[in-house]
Amino acid sequence: MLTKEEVIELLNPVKDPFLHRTFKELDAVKDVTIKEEKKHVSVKAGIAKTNTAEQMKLQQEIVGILKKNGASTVGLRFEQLPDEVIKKFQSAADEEKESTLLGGSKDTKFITVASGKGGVGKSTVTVNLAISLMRLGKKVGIIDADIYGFSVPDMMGVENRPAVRGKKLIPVERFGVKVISMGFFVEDNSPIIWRGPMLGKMLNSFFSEVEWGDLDYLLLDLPPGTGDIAMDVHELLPTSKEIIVTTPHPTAAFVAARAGQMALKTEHEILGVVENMAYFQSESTGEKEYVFGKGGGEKLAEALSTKVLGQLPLQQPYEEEDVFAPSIYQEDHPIGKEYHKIASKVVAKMEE
Ligand SMILES: Nc1ncnc2c1ncn2[C@@H]1O[C@H](COP(=O)(O)OP(=O)(O)OP(=O)(O)O)[C@@H](O)[C@H]1O
Repeated sequence: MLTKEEVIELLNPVKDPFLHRTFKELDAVKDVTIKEEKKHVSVKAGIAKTNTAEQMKLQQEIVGILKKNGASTVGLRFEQLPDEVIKKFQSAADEEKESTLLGGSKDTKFITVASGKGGVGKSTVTVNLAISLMRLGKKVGIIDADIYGFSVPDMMGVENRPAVRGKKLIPVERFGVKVISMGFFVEDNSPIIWRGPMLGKMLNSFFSEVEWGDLDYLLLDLPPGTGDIAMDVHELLPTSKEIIVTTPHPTAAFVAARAGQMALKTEHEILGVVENMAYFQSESTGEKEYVFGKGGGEKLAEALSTKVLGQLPLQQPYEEEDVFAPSIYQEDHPIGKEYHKIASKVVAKMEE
């Protein structure tokens, strides 16, 4: 008849269906009792999630192993593994999943830029944050996942298209930032009609079929609102952190709160709020006018238990003769300097 040690040994290679780690690694076998005369083995095991279909399968697997090795009857009880064990292995599993998605690049950190409604400057913030991170010496990529309102290539003045190498797409590089946009795959700016499942597939290919190389940060410009894409992003990138963009208008902040709540619900940590179009400052008098209202960013940050990362006034970048990048603020532009501060805060938070 089996001994306690043999039972543990036999169950060591069994894997937890959610953490994909062995019972040995998880120290999952909590108790074994053996009744020699009845050839009965009873086992208590810890798993990540109890009462699931996966648990049923696992049960069959364990009973099978023990019966094959001499047990006549098997009693099996499952309990949940301690939270800290689940957390530790869950985040390792999440990171592994993401790195596979990017073809093995382990150190890339994801930042999703979201907003409640359109037109608040989400794409402008994504592009300028990417540029400022690059100015801080980081290797940065952008996925323009705003499938209906893709505007990143135009904002950065990107004119070429991604090249193809083997089965992979090479992202377009502009000012040292790598870019992939839905806009690259659309003829003549014609509208696209998407069905739900296609969105997820498209997003998936933006990661797995693009040769991103070694990136420190990959920024995602999400479509406004709380639709399918936002959900897909969570599925694909469980460790991504989020920035929420709003204007100071109370309604905008209220709608943005929904996007923020969604981030929290899908367990994405919120890095902070960017309040865009915060005010207009007169060049002649220096007076600030709060044309879109006041306090929206602060209110939103409070509602989401986070901080305002920065307030950006209304102003266009300087016009330049030799470089065309209509939405990129220069390093010495007041808004460029503001973005620099925001990027520094983001780096500090991401590398905490
Ligand atoms: N601080 C600012 N000052 C002046 N213009 C701005 C500012 N921020 C954004 N804009 C302009 O506002 C318009 C909308 O910005 P943007 O496209 O970034 O918004 P969005 O939230 O990404 O919109 P959508 O999701 O609908 O594409 C753009 O024309 C952009 O150039």
